[in-house]
Amino acid sequence: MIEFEQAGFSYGGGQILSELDLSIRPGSFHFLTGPSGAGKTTFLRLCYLDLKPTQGRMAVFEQDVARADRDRVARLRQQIGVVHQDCQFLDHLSLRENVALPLQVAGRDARRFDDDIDDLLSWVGLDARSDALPAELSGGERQRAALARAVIMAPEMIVADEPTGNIDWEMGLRVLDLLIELNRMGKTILIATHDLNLIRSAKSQVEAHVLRLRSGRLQQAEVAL
Ligand SMILES: Nc1ncnc2c1ncn2[C@@H]1O[C@H](COP(=O)(O)OP(=O)(O)OP(=O)(O)O)[C@@H](O)[C@H]1O
Repeated sequence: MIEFEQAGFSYGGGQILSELDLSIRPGSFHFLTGPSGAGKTTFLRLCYLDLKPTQGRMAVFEQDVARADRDRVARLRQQIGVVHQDCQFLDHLSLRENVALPLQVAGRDARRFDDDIDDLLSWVGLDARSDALPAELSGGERQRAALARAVIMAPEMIVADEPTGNIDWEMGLRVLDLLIELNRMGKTILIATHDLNLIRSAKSQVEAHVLRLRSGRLQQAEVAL
């Protein structure tokens, strides 16, 4: 699904990521940990094709990203749902409209997906909040809405940046349960987190791999249960 071969990244100053060699297989579940500033968000941005490696090779869905033009990158990106660290909602749109936004961006008529949106909102437990504005939502509601928006295009892979960072433990487990459910449906999951308890909880339910970023390099980490 995603292959890195000796890939690296620099924003133009110092090297942020180096010598990445990794294969993220379809249907796998990965966590990414590492100290603040280690490059986790940068690594996720590579995975969801917001950035391209500045060294080495990276392939997504067997397409070499260096050779992919803008249209191809846009099509590949539709296969990857993203839950951003700060959710990134449009404040003037309702929850429902925010969830439907990727459909509009892809040029689809969101009204034809009304039933899908209803199903999705009820799956994340937000059917009663669909007309609320983002500012009226709690942290946990925002995270679940962001997850609904990430899966509205039925992506193959979901990338989540600290999806439980600003919510309490119980709500974090609820978000994790949704991600595990998606994985059981065959979706590939990649989650950046500082929360080792979250990783332990996931590892008791699914086969989760843990990657650790240290000084811009990836290590496979063991997390004691
Ligand atoms: N757009 C950018 N331009 C230049 N440097 C950047 C940019 N974004 C991030 N960086 C730098 O890249 C390094 C890695 O940042 P990144 O956000 O990927 O780390 P992180 O591990 O996600 O951190 P955190 O856990 O605090 O979110 C940091 O030194 C940061 O200052």
